[in-house]
Amino acid sequence: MTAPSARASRAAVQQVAATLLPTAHGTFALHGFRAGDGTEHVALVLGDPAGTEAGPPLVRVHSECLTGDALGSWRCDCGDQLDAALRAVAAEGRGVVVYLRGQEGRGIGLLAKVEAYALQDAGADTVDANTALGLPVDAREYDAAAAVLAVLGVSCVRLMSSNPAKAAALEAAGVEVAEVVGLVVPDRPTSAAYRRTKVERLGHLPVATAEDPSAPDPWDALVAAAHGGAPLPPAGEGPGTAGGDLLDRYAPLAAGGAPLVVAQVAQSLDGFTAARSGDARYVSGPADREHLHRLRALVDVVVVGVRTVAADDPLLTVRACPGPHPVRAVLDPMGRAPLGATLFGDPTAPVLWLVGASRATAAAAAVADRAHVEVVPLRGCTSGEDVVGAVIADLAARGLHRVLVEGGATTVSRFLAAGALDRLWVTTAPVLVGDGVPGLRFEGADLMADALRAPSRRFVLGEDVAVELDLAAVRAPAA
Ligand SMILES: Nc1nc2c(ncn2[C@@H]2O[C@H](COP(=O)(O)OP(=O)(O)OP(=O)(O)O)[C@@H](O)[C@H]2O)c(=O)[nH]1
Ligand SMILES: [Zn+2]
Repeated sequence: MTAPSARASRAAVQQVAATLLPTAHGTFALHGFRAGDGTEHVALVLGDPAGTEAGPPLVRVHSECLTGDALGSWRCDCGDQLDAALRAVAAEGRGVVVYLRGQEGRGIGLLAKVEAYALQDAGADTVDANTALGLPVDAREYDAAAAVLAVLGVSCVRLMSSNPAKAAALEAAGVEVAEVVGLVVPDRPTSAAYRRTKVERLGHLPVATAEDPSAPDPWDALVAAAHGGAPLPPAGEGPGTAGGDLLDRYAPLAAGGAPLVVAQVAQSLDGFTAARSGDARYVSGPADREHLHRLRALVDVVVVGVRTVAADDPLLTVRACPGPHPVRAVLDPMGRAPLGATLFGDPTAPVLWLVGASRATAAAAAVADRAHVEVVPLRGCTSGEDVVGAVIADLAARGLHRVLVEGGATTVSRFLAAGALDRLWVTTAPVLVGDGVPGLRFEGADLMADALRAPSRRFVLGEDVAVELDLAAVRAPAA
């Protein structure tokens, strides 16, 4: 035990300078202090923590941890606690984070902590590792923190900590702890054993954990995987959570890499995509619309038949979810597309007008003044199913390897019959049309035993049900 007088002179602090510190959590006032033993400390201050009207301010007394605070180590939860404390102060607009230097490794120093880590690698816990090095389990003193708070005019605090010994030491040094506030940190497996030891052997209160706020958003991760080949996060959240459901639904599309040809159709229970007049607004509901926009965001290019452009005048951009717009390709072998259609006048994303080679010159002249529209003469034969191979090859030649065939049902059926689809999404809406524009149609089989079956997945989208068929799984291998 050190004599109180020596302790007091070590801890006496002198304010050296003050400035502003813009951070990710806002702009704090930064106060620099030098303690009697020469150690330099800082305090980040927001608002007026000395004022008493708003009650005791939030205060964090944080022990320096170079590995956790500066290097982003997840062996301990120091960095996460510092982050959470700054966030909490910023949220209240008032409070103090006292950052105590010279407290590395609970006071044993940085390199001793590294040695202790090495012992922990071999199986010791954080307490036994310090002891095995002949060092104290916890050598920290908090008198300097109390002195810093006194200079800042703060005498009563709501302390953000899980360490009752820290609260007691501050009280002994003259700081009234009105309340101990637990911080919430991400539940990182790499620090779980350390956090448990703090509770079991150091008398800490358990620290509440939450989902990692810095973890990538599952949808952003899916888009990044689809377009850049970035790895997908583990499906740790699981189905039933918003992020887990998205990962479950779209990971096979996002992570499969290119080439990928997918199609999507929405039809009534009795198999129509529109009423007799051609009116198709709307067959399926808003959840299916969002699903369709997600499919668009995960591909390079959306393909529609010219009749869909004429009948539905679709924009084919991504609006119901965040994500990049695909290139929009209009399949029009005869070169008959209505140039007044919205997408021909909307430069949000490029439009490829896929026309038969003999129509290409006239088509190019017709859109010469539209910078976002490019005419693509289809190679080879463009009748019936033959056009499918030409479309895929022409898109691939432009680097567009991930393809969504979005409609109409005739175009989708053509890609299906040609064996070009890797995955087919069919949404069935609980509506009976009776007679109208038919949904999927292709030359079928005489016997049910010969009907096209494939591994399927089923998703409820509001009132509708989407079924995904994994056609690649049943496709005859290329000769
Ligand atoms: N010796 C040693 N020190 C560690 C270890 N992991 C983290 N530390 C140090 O522990 C100090 C932080 O102490 P913690 O016990 O995590 O938390 P606390 O400050 O006591 O309590 P809270 O206010 O709840 O954060 C920092 O100085 C770290 O450098 C370790 O395994 N061994
Ligand atoms: Zn740490």
